[in-house]
Amino acid sequence: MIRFEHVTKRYPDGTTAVDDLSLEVGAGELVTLVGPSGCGKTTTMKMVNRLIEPTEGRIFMDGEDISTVDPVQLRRRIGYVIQQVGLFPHKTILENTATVPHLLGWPRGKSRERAAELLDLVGLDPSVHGDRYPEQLSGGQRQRVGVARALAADPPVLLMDEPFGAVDPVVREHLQNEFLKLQAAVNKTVLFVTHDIEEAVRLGDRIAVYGQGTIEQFDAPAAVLGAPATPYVADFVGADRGLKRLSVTPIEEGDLEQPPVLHLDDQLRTAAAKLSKEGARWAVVLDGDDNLHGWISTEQTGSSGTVREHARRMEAWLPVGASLKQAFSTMLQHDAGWIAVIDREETGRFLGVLTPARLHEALRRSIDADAHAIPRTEVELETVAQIAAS
Ligand SMILES: Nc1ncnc2c1ncn2[C@@H]1O[C@H](COP(=O)(O)OP(=O)(O)OP(=O)(O)O)[C@@H](O)[C@H]1O
Repeated sequence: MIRFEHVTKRYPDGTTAVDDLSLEVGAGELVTLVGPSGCGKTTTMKMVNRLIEPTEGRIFMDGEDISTVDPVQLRRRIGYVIQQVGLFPHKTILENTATVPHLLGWPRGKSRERAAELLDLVGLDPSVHGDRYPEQLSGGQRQRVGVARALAADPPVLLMDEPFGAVDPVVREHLQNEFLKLQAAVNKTVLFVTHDIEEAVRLGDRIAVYGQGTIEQFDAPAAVLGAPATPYVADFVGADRGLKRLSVTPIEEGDLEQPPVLHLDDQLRTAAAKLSKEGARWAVVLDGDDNLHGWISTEQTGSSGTVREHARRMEAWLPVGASLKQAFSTMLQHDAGWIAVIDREETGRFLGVLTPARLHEALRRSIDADAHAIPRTEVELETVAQIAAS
């Protein structure tokens, strides 16, 4: 979809920002460009929408040499999100989001309808936020408007330059998760610039790790973490690769343990018998549709009545496919010895529980899977204990 062929950018003062870069990004692929400040990430990105022209080499979009396309026409096919969102302060959120459709000459009603749809998609209720002005939103909300605005004309390509750089880490993680969900729905070809390896690893289908104007490694996150191509990359991804690996390894159904399961209408007598038979101290409680309700421990099964009266509501759970890192941090946050996992469709169907031991096994599975693809000597076996200690 986007192809760089031997692209070099030298600025008039002699700085070589990008040096003989060749890179191909597939349709629907999210590629993160990561590297230290000044390594040429932004220059690379701005050459795609022709805000900067290369000195040498060619860039193709959908097979077409972009130097032959009128820049204005080209930019209509490219959404652009930057850190300083650049919302118009005197326009409402809805008007800001409708900017591009408006410029494209869509009728006002259709533009506004599309803008409202997009705001909804990025998690902002248009009936609540649509008539507000940018200064009335939080930093995180403004970033979401930036994403909605970039998507408004449904461009096939999105360029994102440190879009979540200016918000605090918690909001940032939230925006990243939302963006991943959004990308699963809209499936754009995305170039995403960041200097944060963790962000690059979490979001990218592939990561391009920049050295000075060149790419040191271009590969899937697990491969970059598991087998850094050069000492520079190893240094850049850092000593806590295991921790980062947690964020790229999803919880799979096979990782889950099956604890005793009870239903709300079960008698406590039956519950106690089941727990004692299975030698368990607690059971997961499901409702009539087998959806997750909560849990009950042996201490509560001694009295009479039904499970319903004594079960505790579950405070935290995760869908299958969530990262091991989310599982680990949820366990720590709730001081929980295990975490319930439900199906992805959010119907709440209970699938099993992830325990620290199973989390550790899953981490090993991920390391072993990579070990088949890379020389064994390069594989560093890290344990949850080491990660917890780091
Ligand atoms: N207009 C310019 N004229 C001269 N040099 C420039 C110009 N723009 C950028 N540079 C230089 O080119 C190099 C690459 O800059 P670029 O902005 O692409 O880096 P970056 O990786 O995006 O950095 P950051 O993460 O700090 O934004 C830097 O050395 C920078 O100083």
